[in-house]
Amino acid sequence: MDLVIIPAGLPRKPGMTRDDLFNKNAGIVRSICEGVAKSCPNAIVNLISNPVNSTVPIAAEVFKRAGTYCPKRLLGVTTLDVARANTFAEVLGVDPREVNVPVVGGHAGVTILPLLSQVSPPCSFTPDEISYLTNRIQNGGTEVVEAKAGAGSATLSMAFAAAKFADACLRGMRGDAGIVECSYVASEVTELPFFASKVRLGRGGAEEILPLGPLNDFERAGLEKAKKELSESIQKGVSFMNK
Ligand SMILES: NC(=O)C1=CN([C@@H]2O[C@H](COP(=O)(O)OP(=O)(O)OC[C@H]3O[C@@H](n4cnc5c(N)ncnc54)[C@H](O)[C@@H]3O)[C@@H](O)[C@H]2O)C=CC1
Ligand SMILES: O=C([O-])CC(=O)C(=O)O
Repeated sequence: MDLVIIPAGLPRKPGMTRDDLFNKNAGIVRSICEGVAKSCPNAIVNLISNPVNSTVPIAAEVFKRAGTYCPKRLLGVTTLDVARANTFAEVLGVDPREVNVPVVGGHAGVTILPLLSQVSPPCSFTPDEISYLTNRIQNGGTEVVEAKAGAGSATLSMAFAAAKFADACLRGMRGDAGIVECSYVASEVTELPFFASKVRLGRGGAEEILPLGPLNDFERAGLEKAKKELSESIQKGVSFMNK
């Protein structure tokens, strides 16, 4: 079984949203996925190129047309959102390696929804901490793009996150048990066709999509906002392929 990692594409410059990369990166992802469908049709694909919320639906359409689509084998990489959430949750006074904040939804702005109520080890944040952390996690990528001032985006931390996620996929593929990571995948967790949530990785890719678990009022409101934007981004990807 092959694992293909796709990080190709333009990064943002200050002032751009991830969606502003669509016009360039949609075509790049389409042609790379056409190559994957021809050369290694059974590969598990980790898709990093932004805007992930739209490029994953594009990849799905390419694979459907090629007759090679298997939803379990297409995984959008959102690991960096979890890495940031775990790091910013340092207010817990715990090593980020010991913290786990599930981050669901998608990979852009309000679609990045950290479930701080489910943090492990368990902790109750104040409303101010929740608001600060949510904002910081949702805008972590933008923070880096602004700091790099035109020299690109979070290339290095993405390399860390991509390696971590690929390693988890490989461990699942060789049959290790209990490998769970957040990822943006074809999903029935909400009414949307794609959604990021905890996924159990196994020999065939995303073997099981885990439910969101209990959300508090703040997270439920965030989920509604996330779904609205995600729905538009998914539709944009599908429409690109139907042009
Ligand atoms: N999913 C995530 O969490 C993250 C996603 N990204 C995204 O990853 C992508 C790459 O970002 P960086 O590595 O920072 O950019 P970069 O500019 O350092 O690297 C991009 C690479 O893509 C290659 N490339 C461009 N067009 C290509 C094509 N048609 N075929 C094959 N390769 C091509 C370039 O040669 C370059 O090596 C961007 O779209 C960025 O927004 C970046 C960080 C986090
Ligand atoms: O923000 C960007 O453009 C790159 C990215 O996806 C991230 O760092 O999360």
